Parts: sequence; structure tokens; C-alpha cells
Amino acid sequence: MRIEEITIRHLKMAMKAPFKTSFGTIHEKELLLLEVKDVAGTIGWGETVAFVAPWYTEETLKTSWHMLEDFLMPTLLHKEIAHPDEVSKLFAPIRRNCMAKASIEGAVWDIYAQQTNQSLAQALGGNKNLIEVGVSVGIQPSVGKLIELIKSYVQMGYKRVKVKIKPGYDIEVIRAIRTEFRDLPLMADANSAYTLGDIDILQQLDAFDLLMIEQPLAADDIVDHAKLQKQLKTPICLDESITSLEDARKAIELGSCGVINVKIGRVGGLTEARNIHDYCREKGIPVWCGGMLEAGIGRAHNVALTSLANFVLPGDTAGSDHYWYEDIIQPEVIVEDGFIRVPQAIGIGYTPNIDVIEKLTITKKVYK
Ligand SMILES: O=C(O)CCC(=O)c1ccccc1C(=O)O
Ligand SMILES: [Mg+2]
Repeated sequence: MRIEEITIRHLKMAMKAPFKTSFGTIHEKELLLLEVKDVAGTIGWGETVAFVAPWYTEETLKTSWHMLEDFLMPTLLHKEIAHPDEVSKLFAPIRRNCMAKASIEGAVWDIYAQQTNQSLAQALGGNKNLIEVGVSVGIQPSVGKLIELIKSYVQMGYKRVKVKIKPGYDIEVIRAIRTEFRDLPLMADANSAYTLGDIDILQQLDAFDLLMIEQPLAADDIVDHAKLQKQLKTPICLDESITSLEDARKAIELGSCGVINVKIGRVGGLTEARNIHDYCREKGIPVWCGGMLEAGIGRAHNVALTSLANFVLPGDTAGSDHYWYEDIIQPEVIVEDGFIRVPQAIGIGYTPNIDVIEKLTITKKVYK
């Protein structure tokens, strides 16, 4: 495989509803789509999941484009590679910038799967045909609205519900949900909104039988999380803190978490995501696949990754129609009874919808 041409498109997609977290609100989604062509003419697609502003991680859409144009594409273009695992090795001298790296690496995995006549899931070593999915619910203007939304997701069959929390929007919100939905598999994601000084509040959450509490403390911390975990019954799930296999190893050794949320973009690609999965499986740490409000290409990659055996907890990959009026792939990602069927066709198993993609494209540039 030798990559000869890459087209980057900047897309803007209207969201059905704004998504609010402890760090900010996303009203419409902007993303980069990478159309990557190899010497044999095989085309793979990648999606850059960085947001416009550096609130969730330090990367933005603009820094991703800069990294791709000035460092990552020049490193990869016209180089002979035998396996997508080589891409992260080629990129290793370039520090961090995981989302930029993941977007191009994902497209190479797609090409590799096609050229070896496998589905992307198979190429990654996945063996599930159906994956269980949950849904992530942003901060709502009122608890009544939140309960109403959760009711609709439960009716749709989603296997677990995650709600965002922040100081002042936590105990009472979770209590209200638990009162209404006694047995619902429920979890809370704080996106780093607390410190160890808030341990009283976090311990009160132990009363509500949450599956886990996601990233309560700082985005770059594993030390305070270890201290906190010792004083909590509820497992901590790390999201922001885990950007590599090394991070995962250290967090597990320290006892900073009981669960890990794996996001392909946050860890720099599918190879690293698979490696974290394999390591956690050995260590008995369950993982699930997180989301970045992806459009269809990113969503397809999440589905393939989630087919690996140790993705034992429902992830955040809701159906396309949860976020989009019209997704950029055909068929769209469909959730039935809380399950997504993992495509068996070669490659990602969904076809990019060029008409929709072109309609949503703001700018486009071709690199050779
Ligand atoms: O539905 C999704 O794609 C995941 C939604 C979500 O929780 C999220 C969305 C944007 C940024 C960070 C996060 C997160 O998992 O922390
Ligand atoms: Mg999170």
C-alpha cells in the first residue's frame, strides 16, 4: 500500500439539538473528512474529530489541518507500507496531536481492510456481529426536560444512559433520574469539572448505583483519580486522561480507574485503540467506545472497533439519526433495540454519500 493522494474537506453539519457539557456547548458540528487514495486506486475515508475550540482536548480543527498538511501527510505520502500498524510508528516522532493522526490512520485501515477482503471490524480482530449501545445526554435546561429525554431513549431501547454532570447540576439531578428509573443502567460524565476538594459530593453519588463516574477530575490527572477511587465505591472511568497505551498502563497500575473509555481520536488511531483494548483485557479492565459527536465515517470506525471482545459495556455510538438530519454515509448507522449490526461487507461497510458530503463542504484541498 502506498498513499498517493489525499483530499481534505472541511464540513459543517447542523445538529438536531445543541450538545452541552461542563466545558461548553456545541451547536453545529464542524469536521474534516479525509479521502485517501492509494497507488492501486483504493479509497479510504477518515474523520477528524477535534472540535473548533480546544475545550475537550488541546486540538482544534485548525491545528489538525495544520498538523496534517505540514507534518503528517508529508510523512505518509508516497511511502510503501505493508500494514496500518506502521502508520503510528511513522508518526511517533511527532508529539501528541492524536486526533489529526487518527483521522489519516483510520483511512489507511479502511484501505487495508478493502485490499485484504475483510470488514474493518475483522481486520481489527473484532468478532461480535451485534454491539450494544448507549446514549450520552447533554446538560438540559431543566430536570423535567432531562427525564423526558431519558424516557424517550429508554423507549428506543438504548442499553444505558449517560448524563453530563457539573458542580450544582449533580446530586439532585441523579436523584431525580434514579427515582424515575430505578433499574436503568446509568452513569455520569463530569468532563473534569471537579477536584479532590469536591470528594463529599462525589461520595454522595455512591448512593445511586451508577455503573461508573466518568472523568471527575482534571483532564491530565491520574494521581488524584487514584486517591479518589480509593474513597469511592463507584468505579471511575477515565476518558480525557488516557491518550495512549502508556497512559492506560500507568492509570491501571496506580488504581486510578476501574473502566476505560476508548476514543479512537483521543488515543491517536485504531492501532493504539486496539492495543489499549488488548492490554485492558489482560488486566481485567472493561472498556467501552466513547464518542465525539461523529458523522458517519467516525461512527463507522467506532462500530468496527466496538466489535472487539473486551468492549463489554455499551458505548456512546448512538444512531446517526440521534444527531443528524442526514448523515454522510449510506446506509446510516441504525440502532434497533439498543443494538447496532456490525457490517460484514469489506471495508467500513457503509458508503460515503458524496452528494451529501459535497453539500456540507465549506472548503476542500487536494494533496499529492
Ligand atoms: O455521543 C457522543 O458522541 C459522545 C458525547 C460525549 O459524551 C462527548 C461529546 C463531546 C465531547 C466529549 C464527550 C465525552 O465523552 O466526554
Ligand atoms: Mg467523557
